[in-house]
Amino acid sequence: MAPELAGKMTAKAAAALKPATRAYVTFLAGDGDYWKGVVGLAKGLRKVGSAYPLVVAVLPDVPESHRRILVSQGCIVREIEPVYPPENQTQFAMAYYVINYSKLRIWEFVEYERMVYLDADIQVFENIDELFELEKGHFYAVMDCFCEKTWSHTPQYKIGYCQQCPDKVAWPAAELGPPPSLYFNAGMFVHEPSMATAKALLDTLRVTPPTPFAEQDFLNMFFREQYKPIPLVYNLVLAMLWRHPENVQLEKVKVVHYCAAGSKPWRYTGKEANMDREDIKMLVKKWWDIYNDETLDFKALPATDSDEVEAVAKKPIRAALAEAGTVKYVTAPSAA
Ligand SMILES: O=c1ccn([C@@H]2O[C@H](COP(=O)(O)OP(=O)(O)O)[C@@H](O)[C@H]2O)c(=O)[nH]1
Ligand SMILES: OC[C@H]1O[C@H](O[C@@H]2[C@@H](O)[C@H](O)[C@@H](O)[C@H](O)[C@@H]2O)[C@H](O)[C@@H](O)[C@H]1O
Ligand SMILES: [Mn+2]
Repeated sequence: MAPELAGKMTAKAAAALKPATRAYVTFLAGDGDYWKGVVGLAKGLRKVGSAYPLVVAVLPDVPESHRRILVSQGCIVREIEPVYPPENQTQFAMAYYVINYSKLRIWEFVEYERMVYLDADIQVFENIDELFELEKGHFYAVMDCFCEKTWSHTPQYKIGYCQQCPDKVAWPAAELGPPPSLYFNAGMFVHEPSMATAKALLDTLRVTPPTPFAEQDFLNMFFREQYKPIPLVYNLVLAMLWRHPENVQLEKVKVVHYCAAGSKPWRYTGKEANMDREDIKMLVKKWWDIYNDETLDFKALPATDSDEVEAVAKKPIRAALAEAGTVKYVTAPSAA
């Protein structure tokens, strides 16, 4: 910080200007309603007193009006170039999953030494800043579940095997070879941005045939050796509530992932399978309580020297937009 400025700014304003080396990051694509998920996430992180900002990696097709809403909620908006998988005939589990490969761009956010990625359909109900202190050199994420119909294309689904209960149906190694490696849900993970890793990811993607769970399958393959499971309190995939209730202590859950069909709070009707459960209704209400809480709206710091605060606060956006170069508009199937 410029020495001549030091005497003028409040400690809080000075703290806000220290170079950000850690941040939460989410991903926003399209001109649909996922921006509401990002606003909810930004307010949830604020409510639990997170020490780090929320960066939003936006595809070029995210409208200016949505970007402004995110900036008004204190988000750092970074435009990214889309990432497309190789030409393929793959039947993705959900048609719109093809856009999720662009998540890989967050490895290029090298102004941060560590980031926690959170899908926009995630809400943080307790502070999880401790994740930034985990030992480096590993890929941390929560194990997924194979029991939902979205997995019906896999051998494990066909025999009723799930890593969440490996003893319930033994894996028939004699017929099918070794059991699947531990597999994580890619809606939440701790990662270390690096241009070398970003290049390795994109170079590998170019020669990797896409699969039904798109970038989630790809990340599981790429980080198979470094993957370290962390407790499901950090990413409750909702299906666990009806597939493996014995593994869930809801009162201890810190992060809820609204990924089950029909569970996106901003679209919730309660009509889809399992959506009339009392625990689902309670979790959807908890999300709306934060989204509607005006006391959680972002309040800009009282700028003692607006030029300086403005210059530093906007720097990542200007730098990113400058390096984003020409803006290419992409069309992608709409989300679920
Ligand atoms: O139209 C879309 C679809 C997806 N996403 C982003 O991609 C993530 C992954 O998609 P989604 O959460 O719907 O997948 P799920 O976890 O439900 O399988 C979302 O959370 C958003 O961050 C988005 O921004 N717009
Ligand atoms: O593009 C693939 C997506 O795959 C994952 O979602 C799936 C997966 O978790 C399945 O196991 C569930 O059955 C399903 O409901 C859920 O939507 C990630 O949450 C998402 O971020 C993204 O990577
Ligand atoms: Mn999700």
